[in-house]
Amino acid sequence: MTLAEIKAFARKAAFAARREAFARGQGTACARLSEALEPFAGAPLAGYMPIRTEIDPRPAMAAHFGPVAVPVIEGTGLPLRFHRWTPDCVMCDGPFGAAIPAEAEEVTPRVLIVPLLAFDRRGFRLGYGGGFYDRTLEGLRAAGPVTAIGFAFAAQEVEEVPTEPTDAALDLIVTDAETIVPDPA
Ligand SMILES: Nc1nc2c(c(=O)[nH]1)N(C=O)[C@@H](CNc1ccc(C(=O)N[C@@H](CCC(=O)O)C(=O)O)cc1)CN2
Ligand SMILES: Nc1ncnc2c1ncn2[C@@H]1O[C@H](COP(=O)(O)OP(=O)(O)OP(=O)(O)O)[C@@H](O)[C@H]1O
Repeated sequence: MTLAEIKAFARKAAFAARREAFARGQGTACARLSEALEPFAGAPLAGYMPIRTEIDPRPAMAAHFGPVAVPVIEGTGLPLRFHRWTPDCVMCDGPFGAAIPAEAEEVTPRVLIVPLLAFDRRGFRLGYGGGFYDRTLEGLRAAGPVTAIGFAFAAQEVEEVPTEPTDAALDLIVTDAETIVPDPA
């Protein structure tokens, strides 16, 4: 199997695990996320509008003190941009089914809540396969410190996510069960 095939296979299993966890509900995950975001009060935050069976970070986004933004796809092979979001802002349809703010006010995030399909304790994640967050984190980290917080159901943990050199690692993972400080070793 090629790495692309291994990742595709892992995505299928991860979708199934996430679907089951989603049906059970997300418990106190968002309170734990808000706690993890406390040190970043005042800093620009990137969240996301949940699609499919992604865990919902919006309560923590709404509670954040400071500007909050959501990802906007510019094109295949390009990093994500982030546009200012508020709980009551007007949204419109973006590419790939995630809603984006109707008004485009660019924000450069210092901390990001990162959606994922699967994660491991090293801090690696599997996304939908666009490489969007990998490219985005690479670009942001080249410009200064950023903190990437993976947000997921505990059931999305795997022993080892299949990785390649361009995969950007997470700095913290928050689940409905615990907050994990990744151990890259
Ligand atoms: N909530 C949320 N918003 C997000 C992301 C995300 O992962 N979650 N993204 C993070 O990147 C970007 C959207 N990326 C996406 C990339 C692919 C697919 C998708 O459905 N892909 C199809 C295959 C498409 C194809 O290959 O033609 C699929 O998986 O079936 C969805 C979102 C920006 N916004
Ligand atoms: N920084 C980068 N520069 C060039 N190519 C990249 C970069 N990051 C990822 N890629 C390429 O993008 C493709 C998709 O990457 P990958 O399978 O890791 O996506 P993903 O992390 O699952 O998706 P996403 O980050 O959008 O949620 C791969 O072919 C990968 O090599």
